[in-house]
Amino acid sequence: MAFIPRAAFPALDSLPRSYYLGHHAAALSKIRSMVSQIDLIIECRDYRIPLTSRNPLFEETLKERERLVVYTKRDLGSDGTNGADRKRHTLLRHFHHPSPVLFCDHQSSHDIRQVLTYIKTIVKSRGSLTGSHLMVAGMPNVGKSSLLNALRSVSLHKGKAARTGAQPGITRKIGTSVKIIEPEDGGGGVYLLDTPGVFIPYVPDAEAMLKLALCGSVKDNIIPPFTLADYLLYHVNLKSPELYSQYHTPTNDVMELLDAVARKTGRLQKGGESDTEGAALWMVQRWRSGHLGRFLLDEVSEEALQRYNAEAAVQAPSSLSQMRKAGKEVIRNRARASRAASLD
Ligand SMILES: Nc1nc2c(ncn2[C@@H]2O[C@H](COP(=O)(O)OP(=O)(O)OP(=O)(O)O)[C@@H](O)[C@H]2O)c(=O)[nH]1
Repeated sequence: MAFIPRAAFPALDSLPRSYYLGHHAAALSKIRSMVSQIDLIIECRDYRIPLTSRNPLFEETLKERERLVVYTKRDLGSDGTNGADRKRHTLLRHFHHPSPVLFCDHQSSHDIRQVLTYIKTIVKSRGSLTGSHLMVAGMPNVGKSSLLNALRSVSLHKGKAARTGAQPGITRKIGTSVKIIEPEDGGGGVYLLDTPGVFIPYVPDAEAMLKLALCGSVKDNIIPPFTLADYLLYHVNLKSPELYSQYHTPTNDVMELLDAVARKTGRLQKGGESDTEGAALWMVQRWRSGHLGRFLLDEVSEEALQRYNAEAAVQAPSSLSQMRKAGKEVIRNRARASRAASLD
């Protein structure tokens, strides 16, 4: 019988919906206090989740400033079908209008040069003699520090200035600006400020939380690995079960697949039992590094973007204040829990 993938993922209402940490709140308030001195904001968004990675807090904080949207990790969302990519890019450019949009793989000097060219055009039109100050902002682990390093490397041939890593929260504090373009034609240089990733205070739906976790915006201990692997399997099956054909025949049963993956990759516990949790984390890592299909988790079509805009217009004002309240409550509860633990 022909294999039929699941058409929808079950609603998991018990999943955590927050990952708003103290350093996120601190970073946001620092960003707010500095934003008026910034000439251009580079907002990074994960290419695999263009809609889900929108943080309403940034919309509110950055709305007065000129913004360039850079979709990072382009290489992980594109299967190389040029026509499909072009169509998607046109839709996303339209979606963000009037903010310009670029799509970027941090290892592609072509992509990085495009960002540099855009920055130079903006800077030139302003003609500042003292230099231009830019800030990079976005969700955790989206690739902000990698972008800063790549801009500096392509433009100035200099080594890493910011620490990067596969888990969220590597950048914890706002440091000092880093030069990315030398002064030219009597103008000042261009300096870029890295900022820590800021998560959404409260994620309204459980599937959005799964997407954010799969893309690495929250630490891997927040969502159970089996749930994350199951959600990944749901997407991979919609794309093509061929992607895991070396481990198993097409299946909707994640435990069956994880057992096979564990055995075939030698992930065994004492007594020969398969380490299915280890296999789940490994599968997720494989997808994150582009080895289990390169595709988006959000649907990007004209209809999907219209639906998204309509929903955002209805929800915006109340949901933002609810989010802020929920975020503060999360931080308060965490502080209470850690005080209680210290008394035990
Ligand atoms: N494949 C691919 N990986 C990328 C790209 N950009 C960043 N990464 C990887 O994504 C991970 C996170 O990158 P960072 O630059 O540390 O992310 P960040 O946004 O600064 O993270 P925070 O410290 O949480 O704010 C690292 O493992 C990078 O190597 C990209 O364009 N393509």
